[in-house]
Amino acid sequence: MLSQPDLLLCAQLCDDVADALVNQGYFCQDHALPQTLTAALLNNLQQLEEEEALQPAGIGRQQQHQLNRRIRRDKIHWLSTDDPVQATYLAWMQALQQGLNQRLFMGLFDYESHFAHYPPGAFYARHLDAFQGRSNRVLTSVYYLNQDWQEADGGELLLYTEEQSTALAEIRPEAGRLLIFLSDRFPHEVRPTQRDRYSIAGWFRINNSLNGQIDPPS
Ligand SMILES: O=C(O)CCC(=O)C(=O)O
Ligand SMILES: [Fe+2]
Repeated sequence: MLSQPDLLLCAQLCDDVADALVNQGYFCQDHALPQTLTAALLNNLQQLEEEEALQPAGIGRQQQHQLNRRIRRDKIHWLSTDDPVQATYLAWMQALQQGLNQRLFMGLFDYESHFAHYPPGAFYARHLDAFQGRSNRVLTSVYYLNQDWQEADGGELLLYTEEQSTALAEIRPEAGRLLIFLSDRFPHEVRPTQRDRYSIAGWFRINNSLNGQIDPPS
């Protein structure tokens, strides 16, 4: 049985994420969630893959599954509270959402996330997850599930500041590492991976319909 988010650990995580967001706009930490949960998530994702329940990722919510193999080649599966393992991860992210709203008044309204599998050779070209003022994606999260990732395995996430061509941070997709960043501030890319690469990408959103705009369905 997986336990629900531990209140103390959660409060510490919320403090650390809030501080990092204020100071540098992004947060990256190892062993962010319990190791048993990380292992269960990897298991869950690999099981889904065996059941052929992963789909090629599309680009943009609007252009419904407009596939573009030149831009990204991962396969995804959206998380749901119907599955107990996925529900536990979502409970952590919900606690983080509440914690950040309390600390930073961010008005985060909901969270959507998907498992991602990058098979050898897969990548995701440089992109922004949100455009200023045009998206309700405010914060991006990436949680990595891969044990013992080596430099030769490739598949690093490179994080850039707006106009920069050299990366601000180079992040290996090591199990237990949690990355959170402001979605409209940091272009990023996933370098081609040499090994199966497993992760959960997610987005905390504000409710645009509160600003007099119609919130598009996800
Ligand atoms: O897996 C990663 O490191 C980042 C994935 C990503 O950028 C995305 O799904 O938008
Ligand atoms: Fe992204």
